[in-house]
Amino acid sequence: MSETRLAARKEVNRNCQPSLSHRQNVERYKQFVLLPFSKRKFCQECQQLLLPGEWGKHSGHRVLSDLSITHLQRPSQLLYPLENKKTNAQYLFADRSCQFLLDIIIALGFRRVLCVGTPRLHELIQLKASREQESNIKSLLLDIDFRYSQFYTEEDFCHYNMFNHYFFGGEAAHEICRKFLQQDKGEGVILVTDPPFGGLVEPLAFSLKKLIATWRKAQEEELNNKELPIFWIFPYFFESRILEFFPSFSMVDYQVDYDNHALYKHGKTGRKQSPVRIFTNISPRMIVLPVEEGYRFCAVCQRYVSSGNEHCKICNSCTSKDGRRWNHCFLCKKCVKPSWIHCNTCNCCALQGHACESAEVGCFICGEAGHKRSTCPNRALPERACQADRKQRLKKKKIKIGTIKRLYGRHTTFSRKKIKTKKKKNILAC
Ligand SMILES: C[S@@+](CC[C@H](N)C(=O)[O-])C[C@H]1O[C@@H](n2cnc3c(N)ncnc32)[C@H](O)[C@@H]1O
Ligand SMILES: [Zn+2]
Ligand SMILES: [Zn+2]
Ligand SMILES: [Zn+2]
Ligand SMILES: [Zn+2]
Ligand SMILES: [Zn+2]
Repeated sequence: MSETRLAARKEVNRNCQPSLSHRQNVERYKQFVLLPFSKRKFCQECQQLLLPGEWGKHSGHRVLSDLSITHLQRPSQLLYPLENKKTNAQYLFADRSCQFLLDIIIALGFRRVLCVGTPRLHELIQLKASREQESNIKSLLLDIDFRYSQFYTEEDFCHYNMFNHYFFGGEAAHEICRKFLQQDKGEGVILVTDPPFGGLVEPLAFSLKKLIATWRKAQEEELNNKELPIFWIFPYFFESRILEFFPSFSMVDYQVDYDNHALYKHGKTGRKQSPVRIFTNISPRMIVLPVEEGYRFCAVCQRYVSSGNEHCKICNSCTSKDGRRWNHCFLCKKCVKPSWIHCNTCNCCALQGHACESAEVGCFICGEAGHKRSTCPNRALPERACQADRKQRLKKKKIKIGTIKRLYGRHTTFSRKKIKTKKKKNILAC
């Protein structure tokens, strides 16, 4: 890269830095909690706690007043979820799912939880610790959303990028995480992560492996074959990909629900559709799922499964991934989704009405048979149109997110890659 480009990039990065450091935010918080209720204000537009001297600058903004201690202890309810659209990465656990996670963590005897991209779980643990004297559970949040630095000290929150294992707070922040993982020779700690679903599995696995390596350093030699217990919350269709990187993991049938997601939400139609599951290296029989929600224990599989997940005698396993009852196909020699039928042309089971593999499919661009999109003679035209359209969309988006970026840094927003339409159709529609 040329000197000029490097300098320009540095300048852009400088302009995108958060206006206040974590330390400054912590100092502000200390002043803020000393204020009487009537003077505790939060600017919803700037997503910032306001000290009295700053009220003037935010006049005309939507400001929340009389902030109680409960507001401050539940920042995930105070802050709005970033980019709450299709590209939104910030989906917050519904209370029941969050409480379920915490209950299971406590039941399994963990005392420390490293929350990687799980602010709501972190918040619930902190709340429990502050309310119950006998509670001995601690948590540390690693998240890219710097707004949380207004509510948590450096001991409780590290500004972190889970796609490249980067601590924005440098060596000091890294050290806090190291200490947290290595305390008590690494005993009693669990890592819980709920990354943006559009994120690639490989970089996430890379970061998890770095965190595992940090934890492992605290282990005495004879414990070296032990694994850091992990809950990785992710859609079920990533199972094979996750298992590629973590062969000791298995998928738990529990359906994780979210507050701010139309489909992954508890409700008449939403509940059943959540494709989000827990992947873990903890023995599945230890993870007791709520019977009152229909989960039951399969003695053969030695794990809790959803009510619709019937044990297939031929596969000798509870085969359903999505909670519905799957059917065994004798030709494919495996269980398949109820909406699939065996297709003699494709020689496998597929969605009813699918386009058979061997059928003549025209080019996606011009529709003519005999060639594909990649070799289409008309390719250049629509691609340019696409690029222009993309630039337009990016421009619009930049204007919209500009304010938040200026306040909290360029990494505050993140995109959530669209789940491939094909996959989406299979999972959500069939
Ligand atoms: C799907 S949400 C999970 C939130 C979780 N369900 C909760 O309620 O606590 C993804 C979380 O990861 C965070 N995140 C997104 N991109 C990240 C990145 N590159 N590094 C670290 N955290 C990230 C978001 O800020 C958000 O808190
Ligand atoms: Zn404001
Ligand atoms: Zn079974
Ligand atoms: Zn079967
Ligand atoms: Zn079949
Ligand atoms: Zn077919």
